[in-house]
Amino acid sequence: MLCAADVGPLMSIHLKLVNAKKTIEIGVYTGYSLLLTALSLPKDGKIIAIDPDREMFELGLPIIKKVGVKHKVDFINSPALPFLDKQLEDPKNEGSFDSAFVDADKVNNMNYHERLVKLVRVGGIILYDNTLWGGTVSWKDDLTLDKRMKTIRAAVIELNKYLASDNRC
Ligand SMILES: C[S@@+](CC[C@H](N)C(=O)[O-])C[C@H]1O[C@@H](n2cnc3c(N)ncnc32)[C@H](O)[C@@H]1O
Repeated sequence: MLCAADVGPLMSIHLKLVNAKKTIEIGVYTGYSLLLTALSLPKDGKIIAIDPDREMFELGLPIIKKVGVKHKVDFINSPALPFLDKQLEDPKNEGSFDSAFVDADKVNNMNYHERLVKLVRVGGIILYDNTLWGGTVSWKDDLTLDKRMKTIRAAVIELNKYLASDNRC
C-alpha cells in the first residue's frame, strides 16, 4: 500500500525544512514515497531505501528512472533491522542521516525508532506513516477490529505514547 497522496507534499516540506541530503526509508513497496523523497532532495542527495520485497521496488523503478532520480537511490533488499544494526556497528554512521521515513511493519516501529535516533543527526527528522492507523488510535477499544488490525493499532499507540515522552525528540 502506498502512503496517502497528501503525505507526499508534507514529506517534501519536512525534508526541505531540515535541508535533507542523506535520508533513509524503511518500507519502499513500489516507490511512491521514495520518488517523492528523491524529487525533494538536491541533485547529489542520497536515499538508502530498504525493503525485503525487490519485486515491488522493480515495478515502480521505471518511473524513478524516467524522472531522472535513480542515481539518488540505493536500494537495500533486506529486512530493515539487520541493516540498521550493521550501520550502527560503525560509529561513523551515527548522526550521518538528515532524515528517515518509516512505513513498514508497524510492530517494529519501536525497534526502528531506537536505531534511527542514533543514525539521524540532531536537528534532523524522523517521519512515521500511519500514526493514526485509520483513526483507530482514538477509539475507546479495539473490539471490532480483526487480529492484525488490533496488533498494529496497539503497536502504533505504543509508539505514539513513547514519542510523546521521548525527550530526545
Ligand atoms: C506500506 S508499504 C510502503 C509504502 C511506501 N512507503 C510508499 O508510500 O510508497 C510497506 C512496505 O514495507 C515492507 N516491509 C515489511 N516488512 C519490512 C521490514 N522488516 N523491513 C523493511 N521493509 C519491510 C513491505 O515489503 C512493503 O513493501
